[in-house]
Amino acid sequence: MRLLVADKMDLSALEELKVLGIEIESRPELTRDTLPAALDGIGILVVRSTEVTAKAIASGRQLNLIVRAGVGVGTIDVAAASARGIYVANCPGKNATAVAELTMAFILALDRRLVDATSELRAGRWEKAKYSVARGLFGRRIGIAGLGAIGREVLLRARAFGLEPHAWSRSLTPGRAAKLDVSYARTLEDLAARSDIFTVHLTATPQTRGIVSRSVLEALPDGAIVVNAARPEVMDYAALEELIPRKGLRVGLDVFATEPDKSSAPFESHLLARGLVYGTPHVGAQTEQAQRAVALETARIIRAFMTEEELPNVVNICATSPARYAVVVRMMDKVGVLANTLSVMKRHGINIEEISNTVFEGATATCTKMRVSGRPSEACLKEIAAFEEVLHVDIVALPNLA
Ligand SMILES: NC(=O)c1ccc[n+]([C@@H]2O[C@H](COP(=O)([O-])OP(=O)(O)OC[C@H]3O[C@@H](n4cnc5c(N)ncnc54)[C@H](O)[C@@H]3O)[C@@H](O)[C@H]2O)c1
Ligand SMILES: O=C(O)[C@H](O)COP(=O)(O)O
Repeated sequence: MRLLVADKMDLSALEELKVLGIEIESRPELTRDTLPAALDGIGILVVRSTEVTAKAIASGRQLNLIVRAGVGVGTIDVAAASARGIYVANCPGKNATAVAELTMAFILALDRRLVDATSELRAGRWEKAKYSVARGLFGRRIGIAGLGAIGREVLLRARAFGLEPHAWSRSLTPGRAAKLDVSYARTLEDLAARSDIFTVHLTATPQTRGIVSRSVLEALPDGAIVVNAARPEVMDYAALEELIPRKGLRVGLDVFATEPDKSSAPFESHLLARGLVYGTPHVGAQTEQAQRAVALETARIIRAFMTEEELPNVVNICATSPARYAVVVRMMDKVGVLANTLSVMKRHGINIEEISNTVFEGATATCTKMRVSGRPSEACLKEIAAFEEVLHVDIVALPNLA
C-alpha cells in the first residue's frame, strides 16, 4: 500500500511501517489545489495543515485512511470522507505540552513586554524605566477556557508560577473543579470577569464558533492578558480588535483567520497593529518533542489499520450505531459458511451495520457477531441454523444508546 505524507513531518517514526509493505512518499510542497492529483493510487494520507477537500477525497479512489498528524481536523472534509467509508483519525494530546509551553511563553512575554524591549535594544535604545513596569504573575488569576489535554497542561504550568487557577469547561462541575483544585466558573463571562490572564483551549466546532464572544471579552478586567492558541473561529476577533485599545488588553495569538496554506506566503492581520499584541505563525505544536510524539502516534494508527481490528482516535465513526440487534452465530471455520449465512440475511432484506469474526484455538470453530438494524424473522434465523456447519444462532436485542 502507498502512503503519502503531504506536509513537512518527522518521517523517521514512519520507517518501521515499511516492514508492513507500506511505501512512503513525502511531498511537503503539496497544497489544497495540488493534492487531488497526487492522490492517485494512495491508500493512506498523512497531513498536518494541508487542506483535504471533497475534491481531493473524490479523486483518492484507493484512499482508506487519512491521518491528521495533530489535533484539529477542521482542514479535512470529514463528511466527504465518511460518505466514502474512509477513516479519519487524529493524534489527540500529543502536542499538548508544546502548546501549553507556547501559552506560558506568551503570558510571560506579554507581562514583561519582551518583544518590544528587544526591538528597542536592537534599535540601540536602553529603555530601562519604560520596561521596569510589569505586574508579575505570582498571585494573579488565570482563567482557563477548556480543560482538555492542553488546558490541563496549562493548569500544571500555571500552578508552578504561583497563578491562581480558575476554569470553565463543558463538562466541568463544582465537584470536579474542587478535585482539580481550580475555582469553578459557571459561564465563560464569569470566567473572563475574574481573569487577569485569560487563555482559550477549546476545539473549534459549529457549537463553539464565536463562543468567546463580545460579551465574554467585555467582561475581562482592564489590562488583562488574553491568549488564543486554539483556533481563530472560537473567538470574536472583530470584538477583540475593538476592545484591545479600549480595555488595554495584552494579547498573544498563535492562530489567525487569515492563515496562508503554506509557509512563506504573505500574511496580514489588523489585530497585530491594535496595541500590545504578540503573534506567532501557528507554531504551537512545533517543538521537536511534540512532533516526535505526533509522528509516533501517526505510526501507531497506521500500524493498527494494517494489523488490528480496532483503529485508535477515529473521528468519523457513527456516534450512535443504527444497529438494534446482534445476530451471534457460532460456526465451523470452513470456506463458505459465513458466505451462506450472509446470503440468507441478504434474501431476508437484513442490512448488516457491523460485523466481527473470532476464531478459537485450533481454528476449528468461529463466532461471528453481526449487528443489524432490523430484527431478523424466525424464518431467517431457522434457515441459518439449518446449515450443517452452523453450531448455534442467537439473537440479542442491543440497548438503545441513542
Ligand atoms: N496552536 C496550535 O498549534 C494547536 C495545537 C494543538 C491544538 N490546537 C487547538 O487547541 C484545541 C484544543 O486542543 P486539545 O488537545 O486540548 O483538545 P481536547 O479535545 O483535549 O480539548 C478540547 C476542549 O474543548 C472542549 N469542547 C469541545 N467541544 C466543545 C463544545 N461543543 N462546547 C464546549 N466545549 C467544547 C472540550 O470540552 C475540551 O475542554 C484543538 O481543538 C485545536 O484546535 C492548536
Ligand atoms: O491542531 C493541531 O494539532 C495544531 O493546530 C497544529 O497544527 P500543525 O500540525 O499544522 O502545526
